[in-house]
Amino acid sequence: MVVVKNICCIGAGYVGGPTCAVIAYKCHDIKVTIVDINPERIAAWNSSKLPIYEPGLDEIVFERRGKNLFFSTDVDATIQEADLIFVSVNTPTKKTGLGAGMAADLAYIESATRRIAEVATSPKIVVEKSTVPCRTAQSMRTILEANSTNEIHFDILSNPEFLAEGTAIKDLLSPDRVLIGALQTKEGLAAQEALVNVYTNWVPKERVITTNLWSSELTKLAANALLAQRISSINALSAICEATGADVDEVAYACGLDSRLGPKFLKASVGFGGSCFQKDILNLVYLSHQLNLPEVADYWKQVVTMNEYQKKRFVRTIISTLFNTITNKKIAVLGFAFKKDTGDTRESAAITLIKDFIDERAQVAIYDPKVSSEQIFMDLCEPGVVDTRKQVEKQIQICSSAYEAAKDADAVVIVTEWDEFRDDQLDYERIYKNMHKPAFLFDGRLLVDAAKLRKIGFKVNVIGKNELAGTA
Ligand SMILES: NC(=O)c1ccc[n+]([C@@H]2O[C@H](COP(=O)([O-])OP(=O)(O)OC[C@H]3O[C@@H](n4cnc5c(N)ncnc54)[C@H](O)[C@@H]3O)[C@@H](O)[C@H]2O)c1
Ligand SMILES: O=c1ccn([C@@H]2O[C@H](COP(=O)(O)OP(=O)(O)O[C@H]3O[C@H](CO)[C@@H](O)[C@H](O)[C@H]3O)[C@@H](O)[C@H]2O)c(=O)[nH]1
Repeated sequence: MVVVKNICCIGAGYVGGPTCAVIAYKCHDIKVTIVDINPERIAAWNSSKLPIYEPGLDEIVFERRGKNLFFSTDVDATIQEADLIFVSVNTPTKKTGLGAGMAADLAYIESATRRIAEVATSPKIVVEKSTVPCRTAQSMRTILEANSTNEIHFDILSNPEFLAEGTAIKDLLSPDRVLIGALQTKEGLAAQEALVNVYTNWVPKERVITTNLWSSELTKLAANALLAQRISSINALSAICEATGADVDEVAYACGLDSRLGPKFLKASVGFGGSCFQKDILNLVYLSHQLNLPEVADYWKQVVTMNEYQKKRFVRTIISTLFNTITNKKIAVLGFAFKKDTGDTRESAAITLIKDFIDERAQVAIYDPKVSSEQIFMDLCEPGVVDTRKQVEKQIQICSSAYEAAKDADAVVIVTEWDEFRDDQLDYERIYKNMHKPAFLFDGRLLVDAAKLRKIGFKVNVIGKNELAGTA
């Protein structure tokens, strides 16, 4: 039986960092080293201000760091020492070349795999942690076998990660399931068992699922596509609600009580964001095209199309409500992260919305409790032949509170569902008093009690609810 004693994780990002920190926290007899080619990121992991914000992460890292949890830029030495290696590098959508805008860019996976092949001096279990297209393990195997000079045996496992940002530690400590795919050979099954034994240090055995490699790879894309599909479905219904007087929260609640549907992931919104949903669906669309399944590709593509529509629809509502122009008007945007409890802004709906506000020549005041000014400028500017930074700076003000953002604003737009924007936490009377009148509030997260805010004087518009909802 193979017993894992030394783990290397290549990629110290949103997945590699928390995932392997939790392994170190739960398995004190395993040495876990997380490596990255980005020295600033590693320095931050070794400092008192970790590079990512995730509730509960600091406590876990600070407890195990320097004991059995290490962060390093010495990729080669860490690979050599390890008996199991997680490959947890980024797999963004390709920007250029074949499959641009759809396919996953596997360059980082390939370079990490080549590095393992070049420097390994003993057998390794190599684990795909990154989200990858179906059959990537085959390419990794080919690279490992062709480039290994020492005739070393490599086993490849697929162990996709299902954590959601903002709840990563909770998800990792108590996962719905852990999925481990392996080649159905004697060696493959032994490697699979070794990784099962790592997880069962804290995850109940019945929640550790073992499958073949290809099922495991596809399950990750499938799970994200199904989750995103639910959001696009409820968002499509939110448009019907606004047009009819139905209330999307009531519809979602009543549908969710059907035990076949369940209540989760039916919250209408300004559109899903995050680094995964869009990328992974496009990946599935590309895979379907490659497999000559155009109808399947079109089916999944519609989930992304609906998401884009939802964001544009929200912008159109804002402009038309503000008397068809927002030029020189001040719009206060509450929230910039793609969801609450994270500082991550990748594919955040806020970026699309604010870029549209800038194009309409509005003045935009932004407040987010966890996103830095520099990150906001990086997301909104497009460096290139014509650097847009100067223009963006003229139209954007980054604020240190919701009150500052809303001062003298014509409209407040809630984009991220941070708890501090709830109507029992934020003093909306104070906000109202300091705004231009009429004072508009657009709720892209169904976060506030519209009736309560209307009583204060706000003109409120909530996604999936029109003002006359429920009336004859
Ligand atoms: N973010 C999430 O919530 C989440 C959840 C589940 C799965 N995933 C998947 O996990 C993977 C990683 O996502 P992430 O959000 O952690 O990405 P990330 O960009 O935060 O982190 C990836 C890290 O890998 C490093 N890296 C790239 N190539 C390297 C190499 N050759 N050697 C060493 N380091 C290298 C980068 O410098 C970066 O720090 C992706 O495939 C993603 O789809 C992400
Ligand atoms: O009912 C809902 C639920 C979510 N969202 C939005 O959907 C996006 C994604 O949210 P969530 O799935 O909670 O966060 P992620 O961190 O993107 O996690 C998803 O993507 C990860 C990366 O693949 C997977 O590991 C997770 O299982 C999967 O939930 C965010 O913008 C949310 O605001 C809604 O609009 N309505």
